[in-house]
Amino acid sequence: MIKTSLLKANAVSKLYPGERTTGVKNVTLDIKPGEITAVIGASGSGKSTLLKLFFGLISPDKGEIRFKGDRVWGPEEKLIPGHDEMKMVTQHTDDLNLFAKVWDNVATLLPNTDLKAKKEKTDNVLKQLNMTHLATRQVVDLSGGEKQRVAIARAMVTQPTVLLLDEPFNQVDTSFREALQQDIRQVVKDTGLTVVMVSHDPAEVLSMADELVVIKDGEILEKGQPRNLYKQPGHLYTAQLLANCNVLTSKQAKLLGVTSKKETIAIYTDYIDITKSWVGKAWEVKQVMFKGFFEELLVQQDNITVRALNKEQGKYKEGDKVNLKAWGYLEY
Ligand SMILES: Nc1ncnc2c1ncn2[C@@H]1O[C@H](COP(=O)(O)OP(=O)(O)OP(=O)(O)O)[C@@H](O)[C@H]1O
Repeated sequence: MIKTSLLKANAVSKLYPGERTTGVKNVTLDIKPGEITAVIGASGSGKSTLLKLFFGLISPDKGEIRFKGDRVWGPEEKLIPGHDEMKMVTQHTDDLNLFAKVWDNVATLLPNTDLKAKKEKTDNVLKQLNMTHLATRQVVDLSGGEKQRVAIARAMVTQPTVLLLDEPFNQVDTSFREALQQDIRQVVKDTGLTVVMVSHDPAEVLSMADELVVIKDGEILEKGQPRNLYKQPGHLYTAQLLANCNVLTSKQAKLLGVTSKKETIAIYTDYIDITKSWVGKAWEVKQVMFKGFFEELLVQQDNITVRALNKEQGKYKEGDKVNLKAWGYLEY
């Protein structure tokens, strides 16, 4: 039996007119059900366009989007654009009723035919997203991050098959963001919900995604499991998106003990050992940046500046002479 995929882009292109051709080019992507697929790319790389294509908010110029084997209709073909079995949450939370309570904003998405089920489902989604304490608050009094959480609850209460998230956590502060990400991962695990999210935050996609898709100038550059893509990115663009890395010429990288025939070497800041003793020419610590549980050192030799992660806080100060050695690197 041929298995139909849940959500698929088949050679989809959507180009916007302009001096530079932008949009999405020839994208083929099969979204795995019950998983979180994260699309990461630089600003303007086409992430939101891809999500809108999946949802049917815009139509492809070429190719097609299929949901459970059926072609997803574009806005020209539907009275209300979008797909009934999918829900999309964007950075904007404009469709909330500011003067209604959080509970009512969520419950209103459900029909009045079964009031008991309506109450249960609303209470349940607020609980799943740890927002029960906000239930009786008026939306107008909520912070931007709390409003984003209400928007996610509204999307989830109708129990869509696919949840499309367009940078939905960017207004949520760090501690809540991590909690919300965990809650969504838990819902995916418990319910089999399929999530496609776009983001340019590496920490977010690395921790949340089962499958990571890297998009550059509207085209898919590579994809894979976050751990694999982080450790072995096939392209420098991916390494730079996913990690704080030093990009050096192979001649410069020699100063860190790297011998390579390739032109460009990327070294993650945590792939560098720093020692106080040196042989030959030393590196000089130019800046020590406190980052919480670690420090980032800006270290210089001649005109080359390298960033290196230091977990032994307070060990180095500006002006110190040190030796650097890369124990791992990527060649391009
Ligand atoms: N309606 C439109 N008309 C013309 N150009 C558009 C339109 N929508 C998007 N673009 C352009 O297409 C490119 C891709 O936009 P898109 O919003 O998909 O990128 P993105 O990766 O989501 O960016 P960001 O991370 O900044 O939100 C950009 O250069 C953008 O300016």
